[in-house]
Amino acid sequence: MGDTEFKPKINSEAKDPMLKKAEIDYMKIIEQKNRERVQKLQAIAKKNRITGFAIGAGVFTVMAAATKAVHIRLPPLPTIKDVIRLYKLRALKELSQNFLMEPRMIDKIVRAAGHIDNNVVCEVGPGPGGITRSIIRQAPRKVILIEKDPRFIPSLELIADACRDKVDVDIITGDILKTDIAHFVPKDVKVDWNDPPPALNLIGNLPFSVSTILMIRWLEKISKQEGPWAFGRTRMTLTFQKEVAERMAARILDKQRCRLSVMCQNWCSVKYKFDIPGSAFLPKPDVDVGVVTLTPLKQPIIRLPFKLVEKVVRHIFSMRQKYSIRGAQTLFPEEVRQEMADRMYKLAEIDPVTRPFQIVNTEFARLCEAYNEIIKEYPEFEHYDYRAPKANKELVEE
Ligand SMILES: C[S@@+](CC[C@H](N)C(=O)[O-])C[C@H]1O[C@@H](n2cnc3c(N)ncnc32)[C@H](O)[C@@H]1O
Repeated sequence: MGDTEFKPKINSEAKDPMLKKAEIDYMKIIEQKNRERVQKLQAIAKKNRITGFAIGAGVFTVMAAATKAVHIRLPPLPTIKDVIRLYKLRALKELSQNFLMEPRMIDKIVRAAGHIDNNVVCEVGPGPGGITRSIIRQAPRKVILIEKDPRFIPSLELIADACRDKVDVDIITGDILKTDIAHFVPKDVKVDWNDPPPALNLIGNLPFSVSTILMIRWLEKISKQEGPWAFGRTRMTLTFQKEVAERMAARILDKQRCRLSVMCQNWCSVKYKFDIPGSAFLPKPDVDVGVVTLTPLKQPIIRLPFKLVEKVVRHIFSMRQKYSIRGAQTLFPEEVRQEMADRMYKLAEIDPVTRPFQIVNTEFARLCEAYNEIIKEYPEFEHYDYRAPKANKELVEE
């Protein structure tokens, strides 16, 4: 599609003089961008001719390799700032809307996902589409956008229109917590679990209000190889509140080490990539943001069902500063508490005075195995919960 055919959806009936000015500004931007593009192409063509003549055929291989990096050039689009103004997209606090405004940061998030050309990319909460544009420039095979707020649909359609014929874009208006991503993924993406990750990526500047609960749900799906993980070890590149991101990646003895660290690292290789200052967003959130990548492990460290692992780890961390056996005791009814916890630690060969944040995941594995042995012998303990079952809720609030 040529640039001249490109017609953005601007509300021409709007009476707001700011909009009129925005439209004029937008046309000026397009003109300027077209001029720059032509100049750039002319310069490249000239340079190629000179290089070709001067250095000869040997350079051809290098040039061919350099051009291998696939990129899609989108026709000039209004800036995200203009989109927000044109469509009057006031950020809604209840949907944790903070729009990432810095193109450099946006590209950095997408780069953190690695090579996504020819991949299927599912973006969670695309909002006005800043990250979406950057993803599309990397020439993915297909983009699946899941956005709860329907006000963003026109701005996302604008992008889908701009890359029509090049990238297949599915725009889904819905809640990520209720959307079956797998439904939109082409079946041929599937690889075996032990193969390198499939050509499927999950990317999202997640809404703070759902990021941790979503992560926990996804970990459970990973443990069962369901949803996007029915296609293999699908990678994730996600943003979290900096503090949450640090917890996810915290190693033993780190002051942020908590249940979330043990759970995330049990099923995934977690990498804290970089921080994004709050000032890069509009409106500016109260906290900074951390970008994390997660790649599911071929084998979890604790090879037991998600629910059992979650329960044992939650109890052990319930008294973070105390001896870890104190938390483990609460797994059992009061009358047998001490005896059973002692047995569990003995079976696991863990020193009862170890603090929760000093326990590595392989030791948690032994503790979970020991607990599993005990509940096989005493099935009545399995459903014992000394407090109301607040499992996932507590993990989120940690
Ligand atoms: C922090 S904003 C990020 C917007 C955009 N990706 C960016 O980086 O500028 C979070 C986005 O997620 C959307 N969102 C909030 N809750 C959601 C949910 N449950 N399911 C899908 N999207 C949601 C919001 O409407 C918003 O567009």
